Amino acid sequence: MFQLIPQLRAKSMVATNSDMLRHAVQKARRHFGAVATFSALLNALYITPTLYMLQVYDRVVPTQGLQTLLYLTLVLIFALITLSLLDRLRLRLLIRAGVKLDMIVAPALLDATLGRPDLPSARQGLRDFDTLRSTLSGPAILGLFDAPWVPVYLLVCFLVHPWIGVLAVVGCLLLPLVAFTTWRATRHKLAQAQLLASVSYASQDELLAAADGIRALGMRRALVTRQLRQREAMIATQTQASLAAGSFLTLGKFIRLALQSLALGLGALLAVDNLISTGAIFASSFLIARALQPIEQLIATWKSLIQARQQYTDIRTLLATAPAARIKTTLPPPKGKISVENLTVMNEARDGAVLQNISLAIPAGEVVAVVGPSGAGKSTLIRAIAGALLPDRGKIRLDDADAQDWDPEILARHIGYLPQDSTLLAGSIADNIARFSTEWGEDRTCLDTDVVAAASKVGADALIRRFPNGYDHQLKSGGKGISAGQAQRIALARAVFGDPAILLLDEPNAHLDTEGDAALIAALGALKAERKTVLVVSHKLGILPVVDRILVMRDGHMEMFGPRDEVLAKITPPNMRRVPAPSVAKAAS
Ligand SMILES: Nc1ncnc2c1ncn2[C@@H]1O[C@H](COP(=O)(O)OP(=O)(O)OP(=O)(O)O)[C@@H](O)[C@H]1O
Repeated sequence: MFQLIPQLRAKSMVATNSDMLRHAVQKARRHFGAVATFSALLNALYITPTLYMLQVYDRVVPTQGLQTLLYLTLVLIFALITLSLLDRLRLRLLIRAGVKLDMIVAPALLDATLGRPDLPSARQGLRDFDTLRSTLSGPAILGLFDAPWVPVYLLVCFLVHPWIGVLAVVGCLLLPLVAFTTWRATRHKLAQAQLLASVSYASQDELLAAADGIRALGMRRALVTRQLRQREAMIATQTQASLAAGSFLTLGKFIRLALQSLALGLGALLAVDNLISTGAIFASSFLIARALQPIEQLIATWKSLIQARQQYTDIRTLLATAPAARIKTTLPPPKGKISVENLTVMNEARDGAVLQNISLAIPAGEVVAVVGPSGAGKSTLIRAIAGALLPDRGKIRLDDADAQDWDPEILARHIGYLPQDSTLLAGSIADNIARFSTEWGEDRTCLDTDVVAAASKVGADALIRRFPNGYDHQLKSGGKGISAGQAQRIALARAVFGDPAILLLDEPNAHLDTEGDAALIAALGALKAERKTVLVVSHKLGILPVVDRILVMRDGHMEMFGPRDEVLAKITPPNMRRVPAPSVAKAAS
């Protein structure tokens, strides 16, 4: 059976709270500290070519000292090699810091993302984190480490000559000013374009997923037209933003080129007046370029840095939504008694209840049919008991213990849940039935035995063997590549995998043929004989012979709950009692 429960427990204890990200950044602090030190050394070394140039023009050329040139060149080459090595080391350290961040944050973040898929930030969670990680561990952050050296270079410019210093300061002020004006002029348009783009891409994804149906329904041209209209608005906004940004971009380029040339011109002017040496003319241009370099880098990457700040906040908020891990005492496997106490689930708008004050008790080993018209709340009740959604009020108890007092991963192993839409995933049929337990390093041979046993129990073994490669048949993304009925039978095998005490089956026969229906009824009979507790939502009457009780739902309320024959007598009109009703749902409505 399940050997993996202790592992599940250990792994599920990963702390998932808002401090996780800060903690991870602190853990990577040693790396960032080393990067800062290397940046200091690098910036000191960047001045070597300037010093070399000064020496060449002011010492070597006038004296024709070839030996001095040789020594100077050797020193320069040594300095440049050291510089390259340090630069490489600095990048490697940043990459390592990124890996460290990932190792600490990714498990908690994935956990939080799957825990709260309803939050918009959850959809973006890992993507945001990856962008944040590459910003923190890539060239974008280097501008920040080099920035403190701008004043040092400005000081050196002033030392060469005050006017060279003034020119450098003018450059350092003008370039950020242009960048700021560009941001002011384009930010609204860019944000609007980004929003329109995400809407357009989301609707494109939706169309792609439903492409077959769209073609068959003759909606292709209409939807292409709708898609083009959305794109038109997005492109128009992007164009306006790009045109505005373009003019500032040209201005920025002009300023940079002008500064470099003016530095040479100013240097020459000063050299003519013998205020600086010939070498200092070229050195000034180099120094100004070097002083401006971190500023230019920050301008090029500041958007990613600001975005990274926002992503940092969003990720912390998302992590905070996941309850801090609490070590929960592992209770013995439940025997199957289910008690629902005043269960209330609100609708999305939170102005009404999908389930209202449901209270019922199901003794262990009973099979309960959940019936009622569409939208009555049957699936919602099953989902709440399965732990797929958290109730707004009320409790669900399993063998008297509050379901919340269980570690959800461990509890899930004692519950076999078959959702309405099967929910199979990309992977082999065996992987799906085994709930991907191999990912936990579970012994494959033991699992295979359990997988085949589960499929045999629900009568799906022969069906699975007929697939190419049998149990190893690979399903595509979303479990696609097999029929809805086949998917439902595999999902039923997954529900009984591991021999859970409780089975929650949401319309397990919705897509079944006669053979599948018979297999399901036989499986329910076997589960009943094994004293499993089974809740089965169904619109079909075929399951009634194995049912002990019937729960009738209507408009989120529990309309009736009792022994099968008593409830059937109440919900079946007198003139139909001897004739099989077309469906339980209709009889109930
Ligand atoms: N994903 C969802 N988002 C928003 N509302 C939902 C969602 N799923 C269900 N609902 C609402 O919750 C209520 C109960 O739905 P539920 O699926 O539980 O009904 P049901 O009795 O299982 O219906 P059916 O027999 O058609 O499956 C309905 O009013 C429905 O509109």
